[in-house]
Formats: sequence, structure tokens, C-alpha cells
Amino acid sequence: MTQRFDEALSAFAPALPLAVGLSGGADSTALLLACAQRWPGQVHAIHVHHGLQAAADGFERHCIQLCERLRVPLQVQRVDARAAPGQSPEDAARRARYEAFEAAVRHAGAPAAIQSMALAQHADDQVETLLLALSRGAGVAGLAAMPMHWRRAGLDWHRPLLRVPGRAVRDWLRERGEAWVEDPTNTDERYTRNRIRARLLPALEATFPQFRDTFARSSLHAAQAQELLLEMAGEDLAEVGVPPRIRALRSLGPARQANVLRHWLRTAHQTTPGTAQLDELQSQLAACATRGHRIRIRVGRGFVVRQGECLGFEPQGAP
Ligand SMILES: Nc1ncnc2c1ncn2[C@@H]1O[C@H](COP(=O)(O)OP(=O)(O)OP(=O)(O)O)[C@@H](O)[C@H]1O
Repeated sequence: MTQRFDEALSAFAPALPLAVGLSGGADSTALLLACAQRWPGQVHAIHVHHGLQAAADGFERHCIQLCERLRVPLQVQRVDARAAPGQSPEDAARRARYEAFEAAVRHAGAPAAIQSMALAQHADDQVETLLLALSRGAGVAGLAAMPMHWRRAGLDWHRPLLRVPGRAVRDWLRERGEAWVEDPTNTDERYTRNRIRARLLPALEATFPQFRDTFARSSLHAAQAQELLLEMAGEDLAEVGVPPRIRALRSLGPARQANVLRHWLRTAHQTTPGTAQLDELQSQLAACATRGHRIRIRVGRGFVVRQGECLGFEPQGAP
């Protein structure tokens, strides 16, 4: 099993120096150990202290001790990850973490600027993400789950363990006698992700032993389809214009019209329509054959309205 871990690490070829997001849990502890051994003197670690759990100090202590032993420079970033109204605690923590990573990378500087960041999500995390997306009725973008590589804020971001089963990561650590800190909230079944891990993954293992690989393949297909949808949406938006012209929108087939409307709302107005809202908007567009036809539909964080020959967007609370 640990062969999968070693294979994934040998296939990993990031631009150096590299920083590893080190939570202190098993996965990022293993990733840091493997990277520090492979690229001595070229690896940094960043630990984000969320200050949310009583256990946070234990995580920090583990990270400090590990990095001292490995002679890896460690930056600890303290963040306030309290959720804003309407935001989930997980989303708030994730957002705060990314901001902290970027701040730490900008701060690290010496001796050479950090080129890449590595995070330690593995194949079980990917399956959980896919199942969560399915449980919400997500579209192709959600089913694509987590990418293995992307660029953001001038950095290359990687998830080198994304094809490695979680068990292989822990076995790899055990074989080396390495310790990690167990996150006490990981077994709290009030969180859907933890219920998926505790109940669904064992059932999938028993029913489809290859599920990690086959689900990952489906996510890759979805990611490719999403790329095409985005490309088409960009071309169609250039064609219908911003703000979109109603006549041009009406000349598109329903799926293509939905695709470009979603793209317009997301890129121009940072809002995502619900399925029922988009259905309603499209049926209003279909009915909008006369000059006098008004449109005003709640969509995402505001209203889509008719403005002459075009659609407009009024954010909620706007005068
Ligand atoms: N507090 C943190 N500080 C630094 N990096 C983090 C932190 N939390 C998560 N990460 C990074 O993001 C990845 C995904 O986070 P997630 O919370 O999904 O996993 P995790 O269960 O914390 O993983 P691990 O077993 O490494 O603790 C981690 O593997 C790690 O690389």
C-alpha cells in the first residue's frame, strides 16, 4: 500500500523552493517529511493556527518540534476564522487558511522566493468531496472535485497525494515510527464529511474495491467537461454582450443559454443562481417576445431585471 505514496512522491516535480501547508495531522506530516527528505534546504512549512479548537496549541507544538528536527523553516500564522453570518465554519476556516498561506509566502522571501505550495489532501478526501457535491445536487464543476494542480496568486499549488489512499499515508508514517496529532473533530459525526468517512467509505470499499481510482476518473472527466463549458460560456458571453442582449440570449438553446447566464452572473456580479431561479429566468426569457414584457427575478444575491433590450442585475439592497 505504501508503494502508492512513494510513487506519488516520485511523480511530484514542483518548482522549488516549495512550501507545505502543515496542519500537524497525519497527511501533511507525511507530506512534509517526504518533501524535506527529497529536497533538503528547499522546503518551508506554514502552519495556520485557527484558534478555534482547544486542540490548536497541540497542533502548533507538533509542527514546531517536527520542523526543528527536520531543519525546515516554519511560519505560524494566527488567523481569526470565525464565520460571517450565512457562512459555514468550514468555508470560513478554508478562506482564512488560503489568505494566511499567501501572506506567509509573501513574507518568506529569503533566500529565494517560494514558487509552489503543496497541500496534503488524499484520495479519500477527494471521494468525500465528490460525494458531498453529489449530496448537494452539484453540477459538473462540483463533480470535478479538487484539482491536483492550479495557479493562484502567482504560485503553483499542488495536491501530490490526491491519488493516494488515506490508509497508505498513515501506513507510511507508521513504518517510519513517525507521530502525528489526531484532530478530535474528525470523528464528530455531526459533520457530513465525517459521516461519509465513517459510514460510506467502508461500504464503498466492500462494494467497489477500486472506487478511489474510478471515482477520480469520473472527476477528471467532469473537470474536462467543465473546462469546455467555461470556454463555450466565454465565447457566448462575448457574443451576447455584457450586459447580455435579450435577442441574442433567446437565439441560444436552453442548455447553452443556462451556461452563459451562469457565467455572466458569476463573472460580472459574483453571484450564483439556484436551479429554480435559473429555470424561472429562462422561462421569462422564453416569454419575453414583446417590448412591454417586464422581468424582475430574484437570482443569487440580487435581482435580474429587464433594462430595455438587455438584462441587468440589481444587487440586493441597491436603491
Ligand atoms: N491549520 C493548517 N495549517 C496549515 N495547513 C493546513 C491546515 N489545515 C489544513 N492544512 C492543509 O490543507 C490540507 C487539507 O486540509 P484538511 O483540513 O482537509 O485536511 P487535514 O485533515 O487537516 O489533513 P492533515 O491530515 O494534514 O491534518 C492539509 O492536508 C494541509 O496540507
